[in-house]
Amino acid sequence: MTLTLELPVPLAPEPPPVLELRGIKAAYEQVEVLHGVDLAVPAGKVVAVLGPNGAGKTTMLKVASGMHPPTGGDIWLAGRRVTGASPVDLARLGLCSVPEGRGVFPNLTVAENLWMASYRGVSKARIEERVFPIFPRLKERRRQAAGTMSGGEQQMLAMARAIATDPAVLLVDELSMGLAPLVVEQLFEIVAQIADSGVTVLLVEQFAQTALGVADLAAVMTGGRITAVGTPHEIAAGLHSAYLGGGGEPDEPEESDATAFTAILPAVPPADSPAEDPLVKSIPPPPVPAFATESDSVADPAPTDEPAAAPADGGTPDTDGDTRGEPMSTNTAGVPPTVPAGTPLPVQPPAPPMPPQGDRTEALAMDVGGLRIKPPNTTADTQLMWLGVVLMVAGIGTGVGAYIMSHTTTLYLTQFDAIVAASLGITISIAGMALFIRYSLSTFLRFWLARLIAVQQAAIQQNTPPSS
Ligand SMILES: Nc1ncnc2c1ncn2[C@@H]1O[C@H](COP(=O)(O)OP(=O)(O)OP(=O)(O)O)[C@@H](O)[C@H]1O
Repeated sequence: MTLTLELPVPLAPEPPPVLELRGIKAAYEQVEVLHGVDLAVPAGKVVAVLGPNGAGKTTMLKVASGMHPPTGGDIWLAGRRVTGASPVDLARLGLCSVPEGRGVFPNLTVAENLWMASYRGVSKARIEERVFPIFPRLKERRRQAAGTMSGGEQQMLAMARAIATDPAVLLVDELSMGLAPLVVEQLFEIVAQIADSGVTVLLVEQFAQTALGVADLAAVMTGGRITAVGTPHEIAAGLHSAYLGGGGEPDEPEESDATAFTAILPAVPPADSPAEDPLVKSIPPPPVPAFATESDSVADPAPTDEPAAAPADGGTPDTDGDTRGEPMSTNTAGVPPTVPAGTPLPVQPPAPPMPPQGDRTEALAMDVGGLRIKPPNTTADTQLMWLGVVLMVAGIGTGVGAYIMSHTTTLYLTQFDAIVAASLGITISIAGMALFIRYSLSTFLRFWLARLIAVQQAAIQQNTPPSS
């Protein structure tokens, strides 16, 4: 007889935090906007910070990425205290960010934007090798000026540039900004893919639905503080409870930081609902909608028949035992109830329609001293540069050929013919050289100018004096 021992299944230990914010305070001018933010981001996890407009999410990321000086508290990265380190130093330590508003260089091509990351010591070939399998769309468009791409493609480029150098930690600010729900869903799928490759991701979002779908952990930020931390289930349920009153009558909203926003959720079926319930099976879990300010929901009361963005449980398949992408359960913990039941759902603002390609190029044109400067047609630039090389080679070949023939086969080429052929060769090669210099120089200058601007911007941000 065999005796089988039932050993207790050990709980998977939570990985240590790779990024930690401890009591972070920050201010603009004399106004403090972060009042002691504590947040631990465990290695290899996706942490979503949700919150209303003006809660301080972007400022928190700016502080974490070295772009805004904290006035108090400490930042720890992989066990090292990095408070006050510059964005470039943090990037060298493996922390990169995708800033709000994308920050791509509109006049540079996709490839040139990616190569901007090469000054961190990674070769261009390595960057493309890493980025293009994740973003095949960017490979197709590598010679297109970034400013002529769609908003979603520009956001992809910003993300691609951030992961180009194999970061350990990626900070992502408002991925959904100004984008259609379907595009947002695709971008979050890419975030999940990046996370699956081992990168730790801290993302801030105003729109909760898709962010919670890819997150392992979530936090709510209101009024410059982290007010709730938990699994996506718990946070969604907290928000849900805020909307439904948490199983009882909602308390009278207090004049607190938490009342600065209204967290609005439709009913979310609990994760432990009986699976055999045909209704549970037939009704897909509704999406978790966005945060909105009171004024937002008043200003935009229309019920939506917009295409729904990714469902809350539409994240990556849960193969690693984490909570990413699992359906949300109900729970009354979390955010205090502040929203009157029946408040209409907010609608994610529709993405502005993209102008056709020609209009986008026109939109990028600048008036400089009455001169209209359009972004370069990079494909034509490259073709003309190579034409210059071909002409140079052909011209030199003609000249050298004429010289050789005039000295070896006087039968075929008279001295006069040789002089004519050599002159023609020299003229062709000079024209080729001019073309080459003109078009390679413009590409070279555009690229280095943009790089200079990027480095200067980082230096300016770093040198901004603390506001306290
Ligand atoms: N450059 C700045 N100068 C002065 N005040 C600023 C600046 N940037 C942000 N603030 C203020 O700091 C507070 C927090 O702003 P922040 O952008 O961090 O919030 P957020 O949660 O990211 O909001 P949103 O979701 O709208 O981007 C706001 O009150 C904002 O007005």
